[in-house]
Amino acid sequence: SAPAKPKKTWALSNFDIGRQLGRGKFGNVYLAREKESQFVVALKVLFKRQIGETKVEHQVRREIEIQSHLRHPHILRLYAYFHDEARIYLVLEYAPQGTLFSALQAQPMKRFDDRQSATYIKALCSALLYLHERDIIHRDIKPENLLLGHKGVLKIADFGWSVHEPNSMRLTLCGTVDYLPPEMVLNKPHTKNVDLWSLGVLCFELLVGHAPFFSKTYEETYQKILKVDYKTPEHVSKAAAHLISKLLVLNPMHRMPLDQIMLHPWIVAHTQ
Ligand SMILES: Clc1ccc(CN2CCN(c3c(Br)cnc4[nH]c(-c5ccc(CN6CCOCC6)cc5)nc34)CC2)cc1
Repeated sequence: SAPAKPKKTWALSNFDIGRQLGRGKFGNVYLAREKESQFVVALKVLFKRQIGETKVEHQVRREIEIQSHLRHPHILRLYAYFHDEARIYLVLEYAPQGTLFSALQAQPMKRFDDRQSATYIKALCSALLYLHERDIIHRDIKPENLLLGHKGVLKIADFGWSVHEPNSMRLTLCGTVDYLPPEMVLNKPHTKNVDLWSLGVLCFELLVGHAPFFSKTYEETYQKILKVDYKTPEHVSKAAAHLISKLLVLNPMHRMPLDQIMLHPWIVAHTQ
């Protein structure tokens, strides 16, 4: 087999730093360009002091360990990482079309049609199949954490903790609670079937423009989640409503598995 590529050590001096792409609790993300290759990346800069004081440090390590080994068209690449005395730097793939959250807001009716929604759901399904095969679960698949690459190709970009993006209305402590499945609301151990629930929530939100259990207060949202209390508007196609009803299921074992979602009539009818 080919000799392993020697690990190049990177430093901040290898990059020209561009505009800020977003701000977070533990750091910021900048557009950056590697000087020699002119390759454009997203440089995530995390402050050690902020991380050191919280339990987030092991989360960052896990994030780096997992994401650096993943290779999939719908998962944002982590190319490299390095640190100096005050900061940790993650060299990430740059997604030129921003977040799915802002793309949804930019829609005239604040929602996508069947074709666009099914295309995103299918891409997410293939990424989740890849992750589940590797026993990786609970990717935070809400619109704020989904990015759009060249030609609008969806990329899971799991940051592992909440960020207060300028344009995301959901400024809650740990990111929106809209996507939490019942088993996590009740603090039960969660399996990879949490991703199936979140996929159902996302499918609803793409087609309707807001999350199925959206309410004024957390309490109300929790209650609705635990009762699977949601209504699908009339304008949503029967096929899409059927798929959503097979994912927003209380018992995690009874949610439609990913390989069946890929073959669902709504996905087949609206994607190439
Ligand atoms: Cl520590 C931390 C700090 C901030 C965040 C929130 N974002 C996570 C995603 N970040 C991006 C990453 Br990683 C990779 N590629 C990106 N590409 C962009 C991006 C690209 C383009 C835009 C501009 N919009 C594009 C769509 O049309 C309107 C203008 C906005 C954002 N953001 C990221 C930006 C920051 C997460 C963690």
